Amino acid sequence: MKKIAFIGAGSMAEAIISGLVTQQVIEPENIFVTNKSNDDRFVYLKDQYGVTATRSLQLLVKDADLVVLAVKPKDILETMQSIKEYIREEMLFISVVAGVHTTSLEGIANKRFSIVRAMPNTSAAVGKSATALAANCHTKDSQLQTAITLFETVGTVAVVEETQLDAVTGLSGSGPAYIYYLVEALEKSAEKIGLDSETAKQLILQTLMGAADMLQKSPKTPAVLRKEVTSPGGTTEAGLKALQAHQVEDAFIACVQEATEQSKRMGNQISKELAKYVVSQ
Ligand SMILES: NC(=O)C1=CN([C@@H]2O[C@H](COP(=O)(O)OP(=O)(O)OC[C@H]3O[C@@H](n4cnc5c(N)ncnc54)[C@H](O)[C@@H]3O)[C@@H](O)[C@H]2O)C=CC1
Ligand SMILES: O=C(O)[C@@H]1CCC=N1
Repeated sequence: MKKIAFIGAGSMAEAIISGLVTQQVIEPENIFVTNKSNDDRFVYLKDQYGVTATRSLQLLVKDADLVVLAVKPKDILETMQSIKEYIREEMLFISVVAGVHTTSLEGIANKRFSIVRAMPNTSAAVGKSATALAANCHTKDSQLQTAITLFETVGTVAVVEETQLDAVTGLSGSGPAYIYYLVEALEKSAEKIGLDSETAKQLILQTLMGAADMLQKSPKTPAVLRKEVTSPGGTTEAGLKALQAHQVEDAFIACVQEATEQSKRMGNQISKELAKYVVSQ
């Protein structure tokens, strides 16, 4: 990979850039980034990662082997219109934009081209993203393989059908936020039971990492691992009963379903707004 162009320089772009730089996949100066108007962000990204920041779209996309689109869904029309003339057939185009279908991207650009939609999560910043990829029908196997290789530098990769990306978004795209929410709740509970915050933070983090490691390394299911912690009549049983009384399992199921539905709603809304943009050739 000789040159990667990022359109959008927000938290998702930074998470991927951070992973690429840390893993030394590409020389940092060959990572080009652009954003809408925030100059401070340019200075920060240059200082922090050594990337090349520019507002010249021609300089950004010219000779790029790979373009990563990382703007918010609401900015998709303006962004695609501004770059469509630079999209070349041999280029690999990756969109991390939640809910925006590949047909919508082709429609705005008024051309057919290879697009891989990616749904990573912000843990890409520490090389631990759970990423799902879906390729459109114009994508060559070798291009999908390039996308897989790229995202494997920042975590694990699953290849899915484009129709499954809403579910992926609801589960693992948004997933880190659910875990942070859980940790915030545990921190609040630690305060209530009289633990000092530094001690509590350390205990919570290690408990989380230990459980994650057990889930990864043990052949046992989560249910079996849970039962092994739960002595009859003991403390865990009492705690879990409180979770059941508060229907926490149902709450998590509703959370992921609602996030998935929101991804579908956003996609349908954007598809409707962009319905007049269709490839005319
Ligand atoms: N934050 C997350 O956890 C995840 C986000 N995503 C997706 O990634 C995308 C970006 O999300 P964030 O990084 O969180 O957003 P953000 O708001 O942090 O960054 C968006 C960036 O796009 C730039 N931008 C907007 N219009 C532009 C234009 N016309 N030309 C060039 N740059 C333009 C903005 O200046 C900004 O740098 C979204 O579509 C989101 O759905 C996907 C997976 C996870
Ligand atoms: O909240 C969002 O819409 C984006 C998509 C997945 C994570 N963040």
